[in-house]
Amino acid sequence: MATAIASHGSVETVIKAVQELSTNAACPPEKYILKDGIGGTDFPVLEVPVLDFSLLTSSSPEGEKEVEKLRLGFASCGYVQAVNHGIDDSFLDEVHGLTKEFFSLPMEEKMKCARPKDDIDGYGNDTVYSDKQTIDWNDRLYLNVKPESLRKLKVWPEKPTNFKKMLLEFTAKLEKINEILLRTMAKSLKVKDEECFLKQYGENPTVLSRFNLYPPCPRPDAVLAAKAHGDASAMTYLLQDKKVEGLQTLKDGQWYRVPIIPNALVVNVGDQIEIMTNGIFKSPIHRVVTNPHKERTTIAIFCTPDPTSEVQPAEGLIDEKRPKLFKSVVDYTGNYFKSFQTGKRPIDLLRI
Ligand SMILES: O=C(O)CCC(=O)C(=O)O
Ligand SMILES: [Fe+2]
Repeated sequence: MATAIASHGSVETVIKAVQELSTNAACPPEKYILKDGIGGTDFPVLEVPVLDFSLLTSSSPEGEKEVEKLRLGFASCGYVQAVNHGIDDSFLDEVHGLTKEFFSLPMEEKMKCARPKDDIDGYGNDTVYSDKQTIDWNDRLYLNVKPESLRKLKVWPEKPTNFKKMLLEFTAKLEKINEILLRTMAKSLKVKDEECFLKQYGENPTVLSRFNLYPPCPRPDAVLAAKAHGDASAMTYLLQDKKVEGLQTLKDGQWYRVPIIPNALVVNVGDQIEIMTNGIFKSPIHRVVTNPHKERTTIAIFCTPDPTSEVQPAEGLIDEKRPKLFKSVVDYTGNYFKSFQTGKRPIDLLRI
């Protein structure tokens, strides 16, 4: 029987691929079920600003309007949806297609990419840190792409044939978008040094990709596809499934659905931008709900500073009215998973 292995510290568990559970189980095993359920059924749709990316670098009034939209989105809910971002629809269709093809391969083939024990890269599911942990209804393929020294090529898929090429092309395109956004974010906050966030990315920023499969789940009322979390990244780029919704975000104590705009990039601030902006841009708490009938696939790309780089609130965003809110930190991502599993938000540990 194909399985994905998860092990950490004293806990070692063998988890079956959710894809297999989904086809075989009428009821999910206990460890997937949240005792208090997911807190409702009818969640409102969040009004996420739709950003015309092509106008961001223009000094025209239309351009300025978009810059302001970006500021409002990131400061209010932590999200924008970018359209006209310059990545062709046909290429995004290929990204979706190859992702679906990978997850449709026979289990034996996918297991060639299985995540080794105590590693993040590879095909698998939730890492189990404790017996009490509720597990996510999700199979995923994690691949570090940048810097090259962090690539674990052993778990990069040989099939489908174009997968690796697509991954390199997709992440290179997103890196360019990320650079423009980081400059625009500084501009939107009227910081003198528009490179201030980019500089904190350091010499060797990291790019991590995560291909998600969320199979149908018979208990959408009590099983989450991804538990509530804030991203450890600086910035996250998500290509949502074009047909099946699932992403929800918390705003003022209420869960909202993040709507689908086919081929838009859902962009959210991660914890490290919340730190760099001294709390002005919010790293949203979000989660993914399950669907009883339909499978969902998404692709998330996390852009993060060099792990040796010091991340801290930018000088231009600290003053008497707004004192420094966070301590500086090195390798936030490296320490993130440990504190996340204790139930505390890692970013809260850095608050002054
Ligand atoms: O798949 C989604 O909709 C969101 C995924 C996500 O939040 C993540 O991978 O961090
Ligand atoms: Fe996330």
